[in-house]
Amino acid sequence: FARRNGNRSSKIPNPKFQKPVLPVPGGESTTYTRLLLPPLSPLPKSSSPKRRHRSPASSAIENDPTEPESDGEYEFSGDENVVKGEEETPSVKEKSVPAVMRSFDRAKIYVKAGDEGNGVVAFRREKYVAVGGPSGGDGGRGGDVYVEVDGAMNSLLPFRNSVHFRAERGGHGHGSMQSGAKGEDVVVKVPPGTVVRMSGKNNVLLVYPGHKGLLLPGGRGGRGNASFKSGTIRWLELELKLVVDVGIVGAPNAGKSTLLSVVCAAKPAVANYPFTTLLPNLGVVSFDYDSTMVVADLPGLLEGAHRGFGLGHEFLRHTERCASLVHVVDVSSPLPDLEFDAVCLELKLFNPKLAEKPYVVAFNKMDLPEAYENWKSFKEKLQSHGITPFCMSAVKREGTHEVICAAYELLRKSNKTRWNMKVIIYGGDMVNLNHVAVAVKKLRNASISDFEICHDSDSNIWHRRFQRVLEACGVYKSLMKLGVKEGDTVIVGEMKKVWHDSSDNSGVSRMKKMSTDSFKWAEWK
Ligand SMILES: Nc1nc2c(ncn2[C@@H]2O[C@H](COP(=O)(O)OP(=O)(O)OP(=O)(O)O)[C@@H](O)[C@H]2O)c(=O)[nH]1
Ligand SMILES: [Mg+2]
Repeated sequence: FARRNGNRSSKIPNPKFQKPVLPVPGGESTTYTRLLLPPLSPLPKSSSPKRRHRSPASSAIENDPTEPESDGEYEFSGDENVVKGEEETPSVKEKSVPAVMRSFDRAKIYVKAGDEGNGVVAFRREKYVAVGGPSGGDGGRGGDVYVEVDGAMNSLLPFRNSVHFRAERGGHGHGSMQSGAKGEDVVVKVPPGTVVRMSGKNNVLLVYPGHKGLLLPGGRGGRGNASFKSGTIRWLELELKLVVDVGIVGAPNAGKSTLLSVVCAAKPAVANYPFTTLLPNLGVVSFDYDSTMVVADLPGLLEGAHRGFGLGHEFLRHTERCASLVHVVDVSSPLPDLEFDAVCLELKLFNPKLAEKPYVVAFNKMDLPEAYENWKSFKEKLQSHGITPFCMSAVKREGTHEVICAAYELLRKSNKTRWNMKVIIYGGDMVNLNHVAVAVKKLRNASISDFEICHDSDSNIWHRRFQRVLEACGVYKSLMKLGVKEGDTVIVGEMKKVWHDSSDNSGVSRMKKMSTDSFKWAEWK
């Protein structure tokens, strides 16, 4: 209110909007924005005398709603803004991950569809035409905003520097019935596996290179400025969930990056100190032309990682979509079995589903002299729990092939189950119920009993409408007969695009099938 009236200096006591001030003996006061600092962490940014320019990307990331709000930690007593509980030891370690690492897989972007061009009011005036009538052209359409998967990208880091994406506005109309030109579209390129979130809308997961969708349509020309203005600006949250088949996890310095560098062409940094790897490294392991898998080397995990210690927790969620894990254990650590248990526990505490994933245990650095003794006891212990560990020397490239083949075998098994379990018949508005019936029959013939049929929207209205359409066409009953239960989700349409045949499940063919797909937000799920 004060700002709007230009009275910036008015001091209305409103504790909600005041930063807490610590009383300092010297009379001067210092403003702190964060209370829960770890003992030896650097000074908070706001207390630094230097004002640094912050890029919109970094500010967007700092406004991340998922982050704990620091201001909420203060308590006020009376008129003095005294912080209580100052000497209490923090129970949760504050995240101190640099912004560059946070922007690896998270970003917030501003998109604006092009405004419409204005229609023009003009009248035809020519020699011998006394009353030519109106001849004002319409304004041109504003440019649209699209999002498209770019197979060459592998992180959201480019959005650190460029956050604003604005489509061009449409040209204004002209006299003599000339319409304005259409504004140029803007295409936001994202890496495969990006989830796009828009408030009040379904999230969209973009997986396949070439997958393109319309985010915001441009303004329609000639209808006046106010008509379409409200829908043209959005802040979108992007989150990258790496499309990874196998994740390499383990304690810091265990040799994870060395293993990745040996099994594929990736060249991650390898050094003899913990936390050499700060961001996940990806590599593609190819066995033959059509058998490939994407392997990710993740930063090392420490005890307490699920509470924010170390770096690995930042990227653990990327393993949520892995089919299997390779757990690398360092032979030279004093207690390898305890280290192994600690990492397993961290995975479990982060997400119990992670601990249930199939994994391969690789005992690394077998070329070291102390390896044999440790290996014997380690192997016996794991075998007593029903796990058969592998031993290898990543540096000498011994035993690595067996490890990666075992991981591939797990991937193959899980893929088989995955595709048998979930078959999606996908389509747009083009409802062709014969396709559904044929697809369901195909599934039955292929002995795929447990399948999911998805429709384009998860709204109840759409679901009911869809059901009515099915009923009207007599397909509903036949679907029921075929075992499709109430509540199954159904996508109708060009099913041939996403017919996941379990026998042809290579990444390449999946990619080819999906590459021509596109979506509109409202139709996508
Ligand atoms: N002797 C021996 N040294 C190895 C072997 N594998 C890796 N190392 C060494 O172990 C050190 C750590 O290797 P990295 O591959 O960087 O380990 P990391 O698990 O990726 O470590 P962080 O990224 O820091 O978590 C390097 O000095 C490697 O040369 C091995 O099989 N034998
Ligand atoms: Mg590493």
